[in-house]
Amino acid sequence: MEARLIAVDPQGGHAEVVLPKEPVSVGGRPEDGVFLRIGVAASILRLRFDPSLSTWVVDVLEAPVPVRLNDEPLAERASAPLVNGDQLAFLGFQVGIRLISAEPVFNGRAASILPLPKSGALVFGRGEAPAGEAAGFVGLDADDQTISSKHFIIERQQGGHIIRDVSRFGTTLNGVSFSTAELVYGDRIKIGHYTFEFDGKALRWLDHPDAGMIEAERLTREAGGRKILNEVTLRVRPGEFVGILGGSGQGKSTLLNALCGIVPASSGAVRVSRQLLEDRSSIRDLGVGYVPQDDIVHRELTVNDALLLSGRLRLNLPVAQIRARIDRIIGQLGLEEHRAKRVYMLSGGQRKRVSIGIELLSNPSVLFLDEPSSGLDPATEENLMVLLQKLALSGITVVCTTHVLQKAYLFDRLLFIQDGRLVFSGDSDEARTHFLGGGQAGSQLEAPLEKIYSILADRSIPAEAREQAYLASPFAPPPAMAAAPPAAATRRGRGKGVRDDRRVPAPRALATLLKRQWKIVVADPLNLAFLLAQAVVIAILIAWASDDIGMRMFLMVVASMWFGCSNAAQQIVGEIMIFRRERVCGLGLATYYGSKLLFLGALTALQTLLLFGCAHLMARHWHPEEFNRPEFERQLNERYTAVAGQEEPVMAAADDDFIAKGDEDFGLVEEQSAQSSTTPAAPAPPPPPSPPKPGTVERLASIGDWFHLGGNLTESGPRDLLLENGERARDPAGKLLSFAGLPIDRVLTVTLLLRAGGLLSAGLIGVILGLTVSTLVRSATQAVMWVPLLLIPQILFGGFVIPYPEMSGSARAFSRGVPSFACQRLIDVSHVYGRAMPFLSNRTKTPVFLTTDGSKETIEWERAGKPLSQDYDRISPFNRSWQNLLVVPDDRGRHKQESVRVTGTFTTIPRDSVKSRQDVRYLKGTVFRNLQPAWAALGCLGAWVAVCATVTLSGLVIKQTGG
Ligand SMILES: Nc1ncnc2c1ncn2[C@@H]1O[C@H](COP(=O)(O)OP(=O)(O)OP(=O)(O)O)[C@@H](O)[C@H]1O
Repeated sequence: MEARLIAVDPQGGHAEVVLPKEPVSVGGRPEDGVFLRIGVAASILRLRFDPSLSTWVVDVLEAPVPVRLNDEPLAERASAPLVNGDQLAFLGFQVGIRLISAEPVFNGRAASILPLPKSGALVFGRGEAPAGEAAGFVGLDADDQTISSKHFIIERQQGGHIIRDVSRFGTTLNGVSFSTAELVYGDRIKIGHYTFEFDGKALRWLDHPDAGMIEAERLTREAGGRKILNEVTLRVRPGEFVGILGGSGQGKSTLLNALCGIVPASSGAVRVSRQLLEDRSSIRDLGVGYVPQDDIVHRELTVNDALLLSGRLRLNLPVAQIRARIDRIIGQLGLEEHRAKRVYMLSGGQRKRVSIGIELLSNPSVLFLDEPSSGLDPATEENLMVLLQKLALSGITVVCTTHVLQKAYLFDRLLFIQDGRLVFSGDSDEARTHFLGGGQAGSQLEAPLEKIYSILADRSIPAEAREQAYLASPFAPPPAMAAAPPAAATRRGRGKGVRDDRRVPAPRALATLLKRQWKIVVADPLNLAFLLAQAVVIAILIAWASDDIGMRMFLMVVASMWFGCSNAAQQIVGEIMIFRRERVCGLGLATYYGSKLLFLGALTALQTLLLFGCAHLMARHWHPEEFNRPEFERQLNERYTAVAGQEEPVMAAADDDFIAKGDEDFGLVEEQSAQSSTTPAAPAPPPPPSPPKPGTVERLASIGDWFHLGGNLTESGPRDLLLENGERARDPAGKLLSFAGLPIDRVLTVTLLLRAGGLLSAGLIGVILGLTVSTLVRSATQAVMWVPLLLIPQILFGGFVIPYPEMSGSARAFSRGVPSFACQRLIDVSHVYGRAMPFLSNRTKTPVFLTTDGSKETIEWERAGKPLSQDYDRISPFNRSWQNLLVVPDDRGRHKQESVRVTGTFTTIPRDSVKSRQDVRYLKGTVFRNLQPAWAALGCLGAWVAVCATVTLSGLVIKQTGG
């Protein structure tokens, strides 16, 4: 073992010497072994090694000056054994003692992380291993007589690790002697001058004594154009219970947040356990726990689940070990009888204990709490304060802000803050003496501390003057304190720090977050039932209100988007404090966002499927005329047997149907140029269609009938192309033109995929938009207000209520970027993919399906013996889909309004005509098979996903620091 003395003078200069085992005097005489320029020619102390105690002992000599050991006065001629980290102070000098034990030796090598055996036993003892036992032996400092040659044994048993004390002098586990115990994550074993911590897999040697020490140097924070924290320098010893006090708005929370690194100071430095708190990642690495004023726990979870799920997010340990740690914490916090209760059923004090328990999971060396007692009754507040005091006694440094001074006697140290300045640091008696006057000895000890608030409230004395008064008082820290060097503390750059191997892998964090979401949702079955019931109710209303499948699908797109958006809008803003805390504990941004997307996406998809299924079911009930399975089956059979053309036709191959003049969309031809255009060489005719397998027609009929795909499956077969005058179209060489047909399986797959894609992507994009809103807003109420603002444009610009060609030019350009427009395009393509085009002209802005004489078709039918009729515009469910996909005025020339006399009437109606180029006609019989609009829609949705994800992740980065 080696001892080092680190002396720091009042100007901050320091020197380090290795202490010999022989007695050595420390003082201001040149013949002193350690000579300090203290300005007094006297020896102050003597340091000597005591082999029976295996440590150095300090003897105070007949010194003319007071000496303090760890801030406590040491009487003249008193002696005290020293432990690692002790601090002696006199005349403004600080003398630190570092006892450096030899590094443990394992398998012949020095090692400070000692992996525990997967089987068998590991023995810890002094010196070298007994002969033949080297493999399972950890050798500790041979000079340390307090360690037995075999001190304790750790064995693997039933998935855990059992520790047995076999020493002469005893071992302590978390400060308590024991004979046999099961090791739980975070347990601390003290043996001689060594302290080991169990991290679930190995014992780590805590090789420095300052775990839990907090040092702040000139912390300053500027906000709102002023200093809300002004050059605060302070030091908190390990295991102290510290209260930050001061009036409202004086800067208590600002100081606390700066000390724990949650909202770092603008300038200055904070060291925890002698290591610099550099950035947010070091908060976790240095073992800093933080309990904000708001609860950092989901109220719907049970206490046990809240702790278990947080444990799985923070600790990369087997579940059994996490459970053991939770049992320990629940006992420590007195929550045994509440562990099965949901958090919302608990009182304020119990809830605060749960929040503290969550922080204790990761075994912090320092715990910061912002106003832990706010809103609690006096009795609960006292219980909580006593609990925090106990935590401090167990070795955790506890720092909290508080207003109340009644319980100030519980604190080891009070820090008074005024106008962002530290105006006092010391215990409650010292505070009384400093503020209430030391002249009235004895009486001030009884004076209520609350009086200090009235003194501080006297604004005639500025905070700066109070700060100066404190620095000039005997309670002021030695000037050199802040400059105390880290020296041996970071000798091996290890301690509480460097916990990267404990980072929870992303897949496990994701699974835990999903499980937590699920538990929160099922915690309130009524809420879940409501979410599903709203899908059913809206489906019924949609099916009831509209006999138009096109309209029903569009309403479903909007409803689905609304489900997603409303499910997500309050998600992040509602748990931002929990996110912030978990982020500091190592939760990845992408993992968090991914869990929200996956869970809410799945929930919204379930609602959408329910909506779709119910709406279809109810449509069969209310609109039976839309479904005619026998007729559909007959047409399917016909499709399988039909072969177009009597003469030898030019058959467009299924993959490359008739394309003219490079217009690849849909086999468009210009009426006047069709005769003259040059057609590419005709491809070879495909083989005649093979008969369907038994049962295929029935199966297709069921699916097609259910999903409203009759027209798509039947019309996609081979067919002749016709001109408007009813004649069959021919190519320039005079050959008859036909369409070869699309494979029925492809039509079925494409239409089903597009329909599902349109609806599900509407839900997903709703979730994505909702999450973005949730990240950007400041409250859940604001989030709710954003939802209609996002959804109403989806209705207006979706291209259905107002079809695309009917929009103004700028609205049309805008709509192309609207997500519902993209989803509706997928649905549009699914409606018409594989369908044979009727005569269709782009001459009118609203296209009409023309009969051969150019007028709109009128369709007549009978129901219950009653003749009914409708014009084609009214009953064609896909009229808007055709319009949206085929009639794009900008692409086909400029349209100009003109009045046209309608034959047989005296009225004139305004119509659009194409002036800049000739009319475009689609040959009847051309089958729509163009997937380009669907790809464009997917591209648009992809862009939305990318933009929203970027905005959300950036928002989360800002929110994680409280922005
Ligand atoms: N981000 C900020 N921008 C501007 N001013 C701020 C900001 N944060 C805090 N302040 C101001 O700094 C001062 C100290 O705030 P702080 O919250 O630390 O006080 P406090 O002592 O904790 O008060 P309370 O006990 O009421 O919570 C207040 O005047 C507050 O208005």
